[in-house]
Amino acid sequence: MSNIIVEGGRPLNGSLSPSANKNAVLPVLCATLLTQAPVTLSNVPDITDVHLMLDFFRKLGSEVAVDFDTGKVRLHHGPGIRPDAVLPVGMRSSVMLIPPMLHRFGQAILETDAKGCTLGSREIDPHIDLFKAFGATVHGAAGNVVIEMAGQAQAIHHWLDYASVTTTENFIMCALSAQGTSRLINAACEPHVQELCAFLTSMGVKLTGTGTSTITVEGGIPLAEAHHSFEEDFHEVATFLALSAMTGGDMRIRNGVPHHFPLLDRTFAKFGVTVEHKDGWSRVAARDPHVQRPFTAHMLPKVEAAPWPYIPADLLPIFIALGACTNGSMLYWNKVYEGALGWSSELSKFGVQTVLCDPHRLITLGSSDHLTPAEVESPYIIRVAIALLMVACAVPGRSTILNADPIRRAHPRFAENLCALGADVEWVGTRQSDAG
Ligand SMILES: CC(=O)N[C@H]1[C@@H](OP(=O)(O)OP(=O)(O)OC[C@H]2O[C@@H](n3ccc(=O)[nH]c3=O)[C@H](O)[C@@H]2O)O[C@H](CO)[C@@H](O)[C@@H]1O
Ligand SMILES: C=C(OP(=O)(O)O)C(=O)O
Repeated sequence: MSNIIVEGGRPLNGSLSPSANKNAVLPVLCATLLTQAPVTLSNVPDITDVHLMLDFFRKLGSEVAVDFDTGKVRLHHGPGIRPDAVLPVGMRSSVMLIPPMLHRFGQAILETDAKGCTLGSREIDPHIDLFKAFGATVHGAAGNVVIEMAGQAQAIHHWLDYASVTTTENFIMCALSAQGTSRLINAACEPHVQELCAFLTSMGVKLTGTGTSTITVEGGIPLAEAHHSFEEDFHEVATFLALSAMTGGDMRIRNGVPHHFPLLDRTFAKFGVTVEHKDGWSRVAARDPHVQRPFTAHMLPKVEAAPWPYIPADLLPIFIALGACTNGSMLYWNKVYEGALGWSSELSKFGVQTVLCDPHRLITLGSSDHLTPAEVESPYIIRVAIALLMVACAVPGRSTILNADPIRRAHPRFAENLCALGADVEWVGTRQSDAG
């Protein structure tokens, strides 16, 4: 377990280039296994989930060339690869290795429930339904599921119970290997799903509906050699913008995806924070942010997290951290996960007043005046470890975030980046494993 010690209360200033989005990088890495053609990727982040995925490819016998200084990764899953490797544990993305494993070897074994962050039950049922619909046989119980595909999958028309990110990505990958044209309704359309679609399109895939709730994929087209450079991670851009506001700093964050930001900007505005996007950079120069009262006077202002194009559930902790350090009350509503708000008790150690209304709704009674440094413990939730670190950066004095390792799953050099912006942040303790 590694911890982070923060000497908080310093304004964060300067410019920063964020990393790529883990949730775009991982499905793209999985999709490379669908082809025997070489693939080159740029801007690949040095994060533990990527390490686990590349180690898995090495165990299959794939050629893997990595240079994390430049972010270049070259992969070649040639005809000689063999399926003798256990899917990585501790991250949800393992479930997206199933379609390429079925495509290459006709079988995939899921020895875990492919659970990542401890946000709730994180069922695999929609995935199982999908594989069965494509013609796979599935046996075993949760914790040891064997999925087999005899012969070529046939195209399907499928309608998801809910707009699941990884199930949509699995649909796309299964559909590529199937005979005929498949269609998915109630597809997820998060920026990372869009980036996977862009990558596959660059490999010659015929796919329509990117960014919408209906995706159509033509199967059976051989994937061509490809090169993809990952976009900036909207999660990381939003995180640093919030940090700028919370610490009273002036930060400029490189941002090539401002088209993803209109609702995020309006959400920042609810906290009295103005975001500017100009010439490929985003900036917050916050002075004394405070929660804005809604037009309808008897309501609490609120941030609702749900599948895209709503505010993503993964960004809710970032806005909770901002609200914790901003005067005024805010209601947060996580419509996705039933176990993602229990960490609010850690916030109270900083003196943040919160009301956990039910598993899905939390109120922060923000009062930036009375916060004190604290020792807090993060659950195994990447964005919560980040959120606790953000509060620690804003509160003057020495705080400790215990069990901060999950940060390394998604954000490369996060503490180093904070230090470059003027923070006093240091990792301490033993690093348990690269799985975080
Ligand atoms: C590797 C990866 O990409 N992980 C992301 C992916 O996980 P993942 O693909 O596992 O998340 P899903 O979109 O399947 O949703 C997660 C859970 O939320 C619940 N649910 C979701 C949507 C909905 O309309 N109703 C509903 O009940 C379900 O219990 C589901 O199990 O998407 C999540 C939701 O954006 C993010 O938190 C994860 O970071
Ligand atoms: C929840 C996340 O990851 P995972 O789905 O792997 O748990 C995340 O990226 O915030």
